[in-house]
Amino acid sequence: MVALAEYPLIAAGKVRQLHAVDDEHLLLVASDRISAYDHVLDTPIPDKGRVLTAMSVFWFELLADLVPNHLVAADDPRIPGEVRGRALLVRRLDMVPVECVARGYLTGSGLADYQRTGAVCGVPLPDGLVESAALPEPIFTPATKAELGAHDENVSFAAVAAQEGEQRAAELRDLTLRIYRRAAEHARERGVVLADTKFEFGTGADGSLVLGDEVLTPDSSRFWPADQYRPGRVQPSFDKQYVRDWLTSAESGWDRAADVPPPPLPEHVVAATRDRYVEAYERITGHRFADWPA
Ligand SMILES: Nc1ncnc(-c2cnn(Cc3cccc(F)c3)c2)c1Cl
Repeated sequence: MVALAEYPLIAAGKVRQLHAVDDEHLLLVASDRISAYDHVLDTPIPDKGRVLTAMSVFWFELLADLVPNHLVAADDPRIPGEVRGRALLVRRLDMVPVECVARGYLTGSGLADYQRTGAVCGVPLPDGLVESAALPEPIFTPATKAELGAHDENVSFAAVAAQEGEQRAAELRDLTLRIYRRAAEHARERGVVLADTKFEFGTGADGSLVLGDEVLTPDSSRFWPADQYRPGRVQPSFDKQYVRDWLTSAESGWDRAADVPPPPLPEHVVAATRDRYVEAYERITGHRFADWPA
């Protein structure tokens, strides 16, 4: 068993890293760090990395009939012990440089674009839609990846077609929407609204699309508790609401507008947040988190 340090770091996100294992394989590592209000918090959430890794594995397997994926193993001698359960051994792909976002509800940057232009990524929407409104049908709202810390930029389908070709752009859109619909239906039956999600695809040796990265986790998607869903307001986040509420409470003493780092989280917020990640996993998968890694 090698140490993680022996696998060169080739990419780093706010809460995850990508290491090279060999010519054909990478190691996707999820940390226990949590991001809120565009800050990575000092206080880790125990098991967050393991829960989100287990969730990706569940979705890859559930969706395998719809789309091939890059997962090689979640438990393998090449995975260092220190990251076992929160790291995936994946096949190295030639990534398509498009953030493939599907939205079933209008919020965040999609709502902002709609309020400004009546459309999202050039897709016209009906008048009168409010915060968190369910869309008449899910839409493909691609984006270009921004540098670490900046927000992705929403782009039109035409821009993706200009960059990737018409046929590949249509394939990205159709696949993104099919996967989103299947996952959103599965989650909704289990009390979770999957408001939107972001996929990254790559191509393997034969050039066909392969689902990469993490999939359908609360970090790549918006998870809302279905029983509290009410259009016309910002929905509570299934996993991050305790953190958001404490950070914006008087108790934290934090001034979000001051652009200073948030204070450490109190233990009760950490524990409640961990419980929310475990609950999301157990509801969606029907598996006990105690049984992970497989
Ligand atoms: N199978 C693959 N083959 C080639 N490249 C990638 C790849 C590159 N970048 N990303 C996004 C990312 C994932 C985690 C940590 C980061 F820092 C960045 C994923 C993958 Cl998943």
